[in-house]
Amino acid sequence: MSHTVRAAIIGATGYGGAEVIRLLQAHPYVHITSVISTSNAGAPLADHFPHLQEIVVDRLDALDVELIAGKADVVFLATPAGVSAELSPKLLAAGLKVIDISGDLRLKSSSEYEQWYKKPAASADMLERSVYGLCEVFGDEVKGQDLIANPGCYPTASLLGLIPAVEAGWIDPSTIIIDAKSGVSGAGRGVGLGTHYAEVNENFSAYKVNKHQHIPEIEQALSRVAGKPVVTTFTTHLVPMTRGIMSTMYATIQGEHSTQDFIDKYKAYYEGRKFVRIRQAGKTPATKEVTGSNYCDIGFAVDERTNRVTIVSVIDNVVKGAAGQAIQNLNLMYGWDETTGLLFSPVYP
Ligand SMILES: NC(=O)C1=CN([C@@H]2O[C@H](COP(=O)(O)OP(=O)(O)OC[C@H]3O[C@@H](n4cnc5c(N)ncnc54)[C@H](OP(=O)(O)O)[C@@H]3O)[C@@H](O)[C@H]2O)C=CC1
Ligand SMILES: CC(=O)N[C@@H](CCC(=O)OP(=O)(O)O)C(=O)O
Repeated sequence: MSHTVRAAIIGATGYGGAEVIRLLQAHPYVHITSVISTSNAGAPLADHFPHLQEIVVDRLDALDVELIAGKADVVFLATPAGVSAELSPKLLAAGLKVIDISGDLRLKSSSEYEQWYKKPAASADMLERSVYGLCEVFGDEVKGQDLIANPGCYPTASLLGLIPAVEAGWIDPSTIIIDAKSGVSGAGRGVGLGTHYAEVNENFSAYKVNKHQHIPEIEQALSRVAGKPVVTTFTTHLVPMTRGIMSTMYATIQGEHSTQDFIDKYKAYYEGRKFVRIRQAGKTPATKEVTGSNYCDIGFAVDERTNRVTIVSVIDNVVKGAAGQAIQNLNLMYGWDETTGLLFSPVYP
């Protein structure tokens, strides 16, 4: 089944938006009809991103809901937190489908959103209506929906690495520690002291310790699959590289399970899901092995001495952690094969 879907991208001058555009150019069923900027309408997109020279529309449109509704069927929101909460109801009312790459619609509890994001939450109706699009786990819920909350970058890497073991009861969820690292593009294109070259280069730092907005998102999904409330320790670090996330995760094993048992369990859980690749025993993945791709690669090492498992999960934050998974969700929404337009190898070295 195929037909052409018309797509608009809001936040087209940012990293997430630009990546949606780059990837959609190779999608057989999607036609980009509008690229939108609130600050640079009328300018060519190539002024911002010279690598995007040949897309069908090259001038940035203003953000006008009626104009978008006249041109598009689906809208990707690659906008800062707070924008989707206000804009999504208007886009939906105009008959558009929405895939929100920001964190506005991921948390079902508005008080949790306000606590962690320090902004007013979306309406209860929007939070109830949105579907959390972690494709390999909750993807069955996406088909036919019109409002998708695309998962965060760190939660994508962490949850894909943890959920099969939590769901099977193979690890004690109360013992999980997630040690995560991200490249600098995760912070977006805006300039700031935290992402200044001289601050980041040859440096390695933890940030938002115990305060990161992805903590409740990870806990919400883990609680759902565990069937009981789960809290977790999650620490983020900034690495002097452009793309990539690595979540290194530790947990106490329940029962007796070897490294090979974990490998077999995860291979079975993700059978038929092409974007999760499980490493063989003795190997853990590196970020460069997924750069530029929609893959999430996962490796395991059981430590019999401590009875803990170490799980290493890597993604490209801009692709599987944002634009790629957003397009995977688009594919699921429309009932297409989830790999449509996304089945390309990572860039290496
Ligand atoms: N970078 C990453 O790896 C990931 C990012 N995300 C999330 O995706 C979203 C986009 O991130 P990213 O692309 O990195 O951020 P950027 O800062 O690179 O881009 C955000 C874009 O949003 C647009 N924008 C700003 N204010 C508004 C507004 N009020 N209304 C509409 N558009 C606005 C800006 O464009 P203009 O001023 O031209 O309108 C800007 O280009 C964020 O919510 C982020 O947290 C999620 C997963 C991974
Ligand atoms: C390196 C870096 O700064 N990364 C960002 C990722 C933000 C993000 O993706 O935000 P939402 O998922 O909440 O939209 C951070 O840690 O906040």
